[in-house]
Amino acid sequence: MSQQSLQTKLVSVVQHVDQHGSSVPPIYQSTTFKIGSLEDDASQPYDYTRSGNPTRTVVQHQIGKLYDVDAAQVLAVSSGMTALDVILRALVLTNKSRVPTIIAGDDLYGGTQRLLTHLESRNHARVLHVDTANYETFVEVFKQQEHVDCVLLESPTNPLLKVADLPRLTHFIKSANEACLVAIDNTMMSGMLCNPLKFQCDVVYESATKYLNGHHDIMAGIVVTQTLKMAQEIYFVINSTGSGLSPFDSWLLVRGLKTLGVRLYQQQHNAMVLAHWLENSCGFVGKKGVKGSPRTRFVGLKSHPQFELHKSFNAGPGAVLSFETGSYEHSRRLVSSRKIKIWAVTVSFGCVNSLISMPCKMSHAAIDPALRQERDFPEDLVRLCCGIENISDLQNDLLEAMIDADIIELRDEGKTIYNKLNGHIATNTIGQGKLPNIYEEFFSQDLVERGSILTSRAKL
Ligand SMILES: Cc1ncc(COP(=O)(O)O)c(C=O)c1O
Ligand SMILES: N[C@@H](CCSC[C@H](N)C(=O)O)C(=O)O
Repeated sequence: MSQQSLQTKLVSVVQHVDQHGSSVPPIYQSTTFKIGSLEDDASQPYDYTRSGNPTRTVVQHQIGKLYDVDAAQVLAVSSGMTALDVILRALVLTNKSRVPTIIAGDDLYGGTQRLLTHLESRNHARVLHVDTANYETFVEVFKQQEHVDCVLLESPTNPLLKVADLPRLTHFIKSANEACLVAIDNTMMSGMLCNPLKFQCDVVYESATKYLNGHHDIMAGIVVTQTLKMAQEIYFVINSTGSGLSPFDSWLLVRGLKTLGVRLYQQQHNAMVLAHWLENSCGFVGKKGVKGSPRTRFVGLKSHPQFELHKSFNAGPGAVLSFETGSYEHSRRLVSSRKIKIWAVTVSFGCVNSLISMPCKMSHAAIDPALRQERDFPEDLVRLCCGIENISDLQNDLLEAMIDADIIELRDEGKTIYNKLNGHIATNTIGQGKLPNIYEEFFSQDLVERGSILTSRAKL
């Protein structure tokens, strides 16, 4: 029999046993579980929800399918940051003889940067930040260290969309030092689009608050380990501190996972069309001679400097893109525009609703402005996190807001767009229902020829 696809596997939840045969696993909203007899105590799977809960077990099973591992290697915790915290506490901050050295990227999510800075300020860790999108630089820095205890990778990065060559980096790290822990934050891709456990990474985590749940009604994190031993060490910290995911949030996450495939499909479709439209029709493409990446940043665009690299180990581009308007004030006006009706001005991504934000004021405000400047983090960066709405509605909403923010002007009865900031003139393609070539090339081949891009992982 042919192997089931991930989409199918996540829709069905067959693992629970219920006395009434309920189709949906019930929520075990119970702190305690009765023991049959004192003699049986040790063999009972549950006694207290901090230690374990049947609904949490169900979600761990579903995530096990997503990452193709045994459920015992999956841990569901209360947030994405908790996931990183328990990984570090269990596997990195344990060495009594020396302060561990951690190498991390230089375009990290603001909260990750904040936690690492905090650990460093208390002398719990020595943290080095490197541009992980530059393999040679990374190797050089790594080799210069007497010891490296952990490498924390993220790809593509949030919000600059820089791509780290995860298979090559993990291969190098493990060949250089088998004992160095390689941890990957896979939130921007989700297990549906990338499975880093297939290329020598020790532990993967995700903020399940994002794509996995997809509805912005819970905070959750998942940790998936390469070995059972690592999972047991992390479980010790979770049980000791009480950071496991609550029964209700576990239940919601199981429900959210059922639609991960279809949500991601529509979200990526929207992101692909929007990125193309922004780059070609609104003129936010990088000017020649301007330092850095193109102004419309999206790993699904061929103009992205690491388009091919990303495609080589991921099954899709995700749904987060960013662009610079050219001035902080115009970006501020855009995000504050009263004309925005569909795009919600909020942090986060991966939700069914489309979101617009200014990272320097919102998600990445925790990073010192001086450090942002040092890292070429554009203060006028606008981040778009595409939801599942109709693409023409999303385009029209953004267009109205860009006109209101004095960024673009519609001419010839709306037929052309004039970019007031750089003089670019383009045909207004909104609502024509024609997908850009890039979409056809990137998606259709995979969708039509391979069955589904979302169910097949990149061949590693
Ligand atoms: C890439 C990335 N990793 C981790 C986190 C932390 O997740 P959470 O908010 O669920 O703690 C976030 C966002 O919050 C994120 O964007
Ligand atoms: N105030 C929060 C900001 C959360 S940002 C959430 C998400 N990762 C994103 O990138 O939008 C904080 O201080 O952490």
